[in-house]
Amino acid sequence: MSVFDSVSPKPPVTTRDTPQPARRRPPAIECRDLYRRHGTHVAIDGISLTVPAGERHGLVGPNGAGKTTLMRMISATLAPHRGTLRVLGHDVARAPRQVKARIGVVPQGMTYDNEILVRENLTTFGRYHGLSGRHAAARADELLDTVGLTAHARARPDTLSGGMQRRLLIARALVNDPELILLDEPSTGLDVESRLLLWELLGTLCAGGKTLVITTHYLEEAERLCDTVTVLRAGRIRRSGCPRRLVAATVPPYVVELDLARRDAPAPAWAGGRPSLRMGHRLLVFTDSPDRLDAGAAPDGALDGALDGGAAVAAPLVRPSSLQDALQVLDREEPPGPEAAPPPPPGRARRAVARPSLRLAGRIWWRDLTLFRKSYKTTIVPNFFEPVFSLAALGIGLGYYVNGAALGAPYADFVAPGLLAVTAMNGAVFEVTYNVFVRLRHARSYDAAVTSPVEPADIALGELLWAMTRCLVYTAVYLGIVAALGHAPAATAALAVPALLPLGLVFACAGLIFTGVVRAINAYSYFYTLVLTPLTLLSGVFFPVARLPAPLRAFAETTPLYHGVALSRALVTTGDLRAAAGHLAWLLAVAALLAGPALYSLKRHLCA
Ligand SMILES: Nc1ncnc2c1ncn2[C@@H]1O[C@H](COP(=O)(O)OP(=O)(O)OP(=O)(O)O)[C@@H](O)[C@H]1O
Repeated sequence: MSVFDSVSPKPPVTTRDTPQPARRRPPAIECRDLYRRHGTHVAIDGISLTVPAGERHGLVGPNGAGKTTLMRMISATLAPHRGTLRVLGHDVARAPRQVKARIGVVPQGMTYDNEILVRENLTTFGRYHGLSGRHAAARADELLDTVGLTAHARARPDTLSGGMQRRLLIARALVNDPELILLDEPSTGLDVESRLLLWELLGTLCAGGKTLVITTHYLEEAERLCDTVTVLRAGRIRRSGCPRRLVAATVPPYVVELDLARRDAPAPAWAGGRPSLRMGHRLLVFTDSPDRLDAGAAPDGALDGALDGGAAVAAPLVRPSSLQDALQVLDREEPPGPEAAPPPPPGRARRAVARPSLRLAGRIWWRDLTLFRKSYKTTIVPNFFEPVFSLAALGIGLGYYVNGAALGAPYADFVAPGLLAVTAMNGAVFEVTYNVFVRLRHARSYDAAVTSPVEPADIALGELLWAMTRCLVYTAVYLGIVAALGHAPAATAALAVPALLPLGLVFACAGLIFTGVVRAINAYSYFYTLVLTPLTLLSGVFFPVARLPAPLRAFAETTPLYHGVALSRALVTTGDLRAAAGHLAWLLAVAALLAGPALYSLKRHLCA
């Protein structure tokens, strides 16, 4: 039964005053003098904060106060420029994976993976956290039930309503049964009923000993949910404390709220001497006891009768003072400081560069496989049939008119291994260009992954592995077709499939580096038109490069595709293993050079 299926008749249980044995644990978050800028803008300016384990901690403040930036630093997805940060006992700069394994993050943006279905979002995330396929599936079903999305398990996330999408993010944050849950404006977009039930769910989680950190613009929510509230403004902490105590220390317990007829209408006589706050047409008059107001507390006219000359347009509202009232009073007493930020300290963001993990890269590979199973027809058709058509038209058709004796082999036998190398290149490169670009910039599929122990280098390695898989499958199938047509005469032909993997890797690395740099998808037309097409035409696929003018020939012989084509021809047509070894060594050396930059190509986007 989902907590979102029915409204509880009672308001959410508040455990603020209940004993919290978890407080004996070390603090969930400890930061000292944290500082972070975006460009020259200082977003977090020397924050020191301790959140005890088991606490419900609220971060509030106006737009741009730095709440999300702070949450991202705590979740180990954004590095501070200065200061120390420990989460659940780990130094975040040194052990980001360990931190991410024990926390759950509900981000402000809708960062679900829109290329896969609702349930797959949860199973995939479970796999990122190291769950087996069976456990991830069971956990996904349990959480879908908890957040009331079982009926939508097979929907695409972007077809869900805004509130349902938010519930999906909440479910995802719980996949690893986290000890600390960071929720960045979790109730935005939820209807009243869902919000109440979210509060109830959070109350249940906290009663189970989990620590919650919540940012919100709804101060009523912060007051109701949180043991402690920290008020941020311009990247600094302005206040911190128990909401009730903050209110009690700042304003009298009751407030009379008046809607004035005019902004400049005078305050009523009975308000004289009492603390008050004017906001446009609204006047708040604070009082220790509404009964002691001169005009009495009767809501239906006594007070507005007492207003000077009918200054109020509606009956006044008498209510207990709230956190919002207290913060507004404090803001008036202490206006914002000057806008100019202090000059940023020198230095780069501090964060250990996590080495890629083959196990986690394998999870990214598995996610790509999940997606491929749905769309393999549209993916396979161009990659398989383009070289086959080229072989039929150029190798067999045009080849009839070409003098094979000058090439040392029938023209189809000459072209077929060249097209095999082009197949290896294209099979690898498409994946890391268009597909990764869309996941990085549009589908934002990786934003979720990096809130799990998966790091950007794991994603890059996973995508390279997937590109290699495609390269292997496409070359194997194409070689099978070529052999069946009798155009692979050498006994060593089958070796071409694994031998061409380094060629695929070279182009996959180059494509990934390019993807890390480009800003618009149109830029790939340069990559394809000005790099891949000339390479295909000039690297010896259709004629020996010896026929090219000397400077062009010298250039062609340095390209990876030239070595790939020569390698393929040596294995598929001539059986010259010695020549093949030389070209293979060349390709391996280039792949080794490009691997490092390729693995860290996505870091700038996913950690900024
Ligand atoms: N990636 C970024 N690049 C440049 N500036 C950024 C980036 N992220 C945040 N900022 C800036 O840093 C400041 C703090 O932003 P942040 O998102 O942390 O505030 P916030 O308190 O979460 O705001 P909101 O309540 O609107 O979500 C803002 O001025 C914002 O424009």
